[in-house]
Amino acid sequence: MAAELPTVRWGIIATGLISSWFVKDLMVERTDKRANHIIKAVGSSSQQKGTEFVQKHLSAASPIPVIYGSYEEVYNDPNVDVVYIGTPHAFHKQNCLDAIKHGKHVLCEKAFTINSAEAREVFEAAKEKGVFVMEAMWTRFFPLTRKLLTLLHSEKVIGDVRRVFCDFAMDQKIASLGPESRLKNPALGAGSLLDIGIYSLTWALLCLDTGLGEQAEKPKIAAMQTLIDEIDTTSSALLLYPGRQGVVTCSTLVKGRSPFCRIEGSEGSIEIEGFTSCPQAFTIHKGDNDTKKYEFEKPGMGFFWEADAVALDITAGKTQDNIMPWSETVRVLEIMDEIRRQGGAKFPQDAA
Ligand SMILES: NC(=O)C1=CN([C@@H]2O[C@H](COP(=O)(O)OP(=O)(O)OC[C@H]3O[C@@H](n4cnc5c(N)ncnc54)[C@H](OP(=O)(O)O)[C@@H]3O)[C@@H](O)[C@H]2O)C=CC1
Ligand SMILES: O=C1OC[C@@H](O)[C@H](O)[C@H]1O
Repeated sequence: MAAELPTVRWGIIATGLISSWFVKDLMVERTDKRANHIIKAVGSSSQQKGTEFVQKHLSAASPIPVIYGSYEEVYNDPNVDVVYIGTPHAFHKQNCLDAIKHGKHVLCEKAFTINSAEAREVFEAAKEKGVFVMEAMWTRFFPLTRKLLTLLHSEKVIGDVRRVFCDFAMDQKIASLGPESRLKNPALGAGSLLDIGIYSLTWALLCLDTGLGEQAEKPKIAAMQTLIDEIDTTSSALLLYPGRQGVVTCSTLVKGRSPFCRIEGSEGSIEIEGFTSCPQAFTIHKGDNDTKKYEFEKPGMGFFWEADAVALDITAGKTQDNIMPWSETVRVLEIMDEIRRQGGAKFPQDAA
């Protein structure tokens, strides 16, 4: 452990897929690390699941985390600084509120909440309690993403951005899933838009607009969704800004392709490759003989970059992060609320 780096102590809520990816990444050895991460506690709906999770994913952790058969015990643990929430979308609001009530800082998975009203409630509670809260939109923290945005907006490498096309498609075999699946059950927040469309939307917003949150321009939106058994399996939205447009798509019915995003400007274009949530490279095209590819290596999946940001913010006494501030989470959710209003996907949590 690097002594001069800030150290944060994590409590992990839930033992599903994303929690396993997140904890494994926190343990990855890497040269660019900016903080030390200690996983102090794991909370699960059952002690046995928690034990299996730690045996499978954290057997090399030092110290071995304490395992709790409830989330409440993690919120109560004085050795935990920050709670990571990896539950289905429908529980994020309550998990966040519970952690905040106990004075814990929070990193909560995307989509942060079901809708923008829920997010505002969480941020209000965080403001009152003075704790740090951030939506875990890990993609925004990739060095690739930061480099691309600098080239695009500060260096204007393709001139003025005119159009952005971004897609996230993966065949989630929805028809074969049971109602207990978070990808199938509307009561758990299922649907293409909140699960994967949020990434396509994020790329479009970042590439079409330099502002975040309240500083961002509000585009006009035209949207459609395909619903199967009440959940959206395909969502498409047009974002209209003065002089520029975004085309944002996602589907849980088909396998997508890389490059997943194309940005067109007055002096060239850029294609981004990899997975929409987890980009690997981008290429700038300025003419037939003028292309430049930027490739980015990483030792794990890339969750450590958002975790480092959380650690540095908490150490600095901040309650919000500059890359993913509260108003940006609310902006993205407001746009998704509008896409669902036009497209038809509803959740029990939405006002009538
Ligand atoms: N950033 C990324 O790349 C990814 C992000 N995600 C996000 O992570 C979150 C969780 O997704 P994922 O890990 O795939 O989900 P999983 O279904 O794999 O795991 C969810 C976990 O939440 C807990 N849970 C509590 N109540 C319920 C309930 N009623 N039904 C199901 N699970 C419950 C369970 O843990 P326990 O029993 O231990 O309490 C369960 O294992 C979502 O917000 C999703 O969007 C998901 C995948 C990738
Ligand atoms: O965030 C995500 O990205 C990758 C997908 O596998 C997953 O369903 C989604 O939650």
